[in-house]
Amino acid sequence: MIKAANVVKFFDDTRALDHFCTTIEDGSIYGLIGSNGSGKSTFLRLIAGVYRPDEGQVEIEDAPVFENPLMKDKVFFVSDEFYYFPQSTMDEMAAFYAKMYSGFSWERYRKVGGMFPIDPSRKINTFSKGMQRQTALILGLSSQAQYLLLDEAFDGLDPIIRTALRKILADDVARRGATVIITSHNLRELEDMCDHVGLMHKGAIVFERELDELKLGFCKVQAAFKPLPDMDRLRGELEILQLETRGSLLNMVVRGESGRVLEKLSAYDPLFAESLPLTLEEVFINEMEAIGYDYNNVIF
Ligand SMILES: Nc1ncnc2c1ncn2[C@@H]1O[C@H](COP(=O)(O)OP(=O)(O)OP(=O)(O)O)[C@@H](O)[C@H]1O
Repeated sequence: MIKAANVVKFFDDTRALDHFCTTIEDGSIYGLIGSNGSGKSTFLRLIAGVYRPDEGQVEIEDAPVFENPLMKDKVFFVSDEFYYFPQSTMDEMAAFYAKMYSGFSWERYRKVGGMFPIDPSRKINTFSKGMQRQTALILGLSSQAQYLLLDEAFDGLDPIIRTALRKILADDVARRGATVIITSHNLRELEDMCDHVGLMHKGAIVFERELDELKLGFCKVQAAFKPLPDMDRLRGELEILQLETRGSLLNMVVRGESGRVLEKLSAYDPLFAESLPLTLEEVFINEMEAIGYDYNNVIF
């Protein structure tokens, strides 16, 4: 388990983390989203033991991470800045990590490496930035570290590679209880990857949920009526968060599970009523409004 309790981190006058708290259970794929400068990378660096918190604690398995050599084997940080030995090739970096990580898998290295158009015997400093990012991801996934920290490592990846990598991560979680944190600016990048999502704003988590629970909390419903129902009565029965009326057609986002909402609507004799899939973004917009945040101000 990764636990951050009241973490404050300053860079000169900039408060990058402001009483940041979270608990990330083992075996989760946790998506951390937030706008530029919200503190995502700083948090990952604190978990990786790169920085010492100014206040508060960051712990893994109840032990502090900073200057704790036991964490070296457990945590792999795929940073958004790349650190490779000068003149090294990906094969040489893999040999280095194979010595550092007891679970390093050459089989995994060949499998993941083979998904990307990267020559493992070419010098990494001749790679494009995107290729260097892919190299870090290949090495991270091959380390089979218990805690894998991925700083924007999935952003902009080809959808086919994404799907394959998603399976690998899900397999690591199921097989050996690995824990993964993935940061992104974009909720859509994380929607299909994670089971938990936290939203950062100004150095703190403002919103954190398990995705299944989040999606079950709302539903989107489309229904047609002739005549339209008494909206005051309908609002009395359903917690309608968004409503759009076009002629006899109602589009609504309602709090609650879709079966129960459709059952209530059937009492109003609709011409038809159906539930529609809700994107994670729609869920976020509504959940955040409920706690007094404007999603667009926080994310953009
Ligand atoms: N090494 C540093 N020196 C000075 N300021 C820093 C340093 N690292 C981060 N900061 C500042 O701390 C704040 C949080 O930065 P951080 O990189 O953690 O945000 P982020 O959410 O990862 O942003 P991005 O999505 O743009 O990568 C920003 O105001 C940033 O300028």
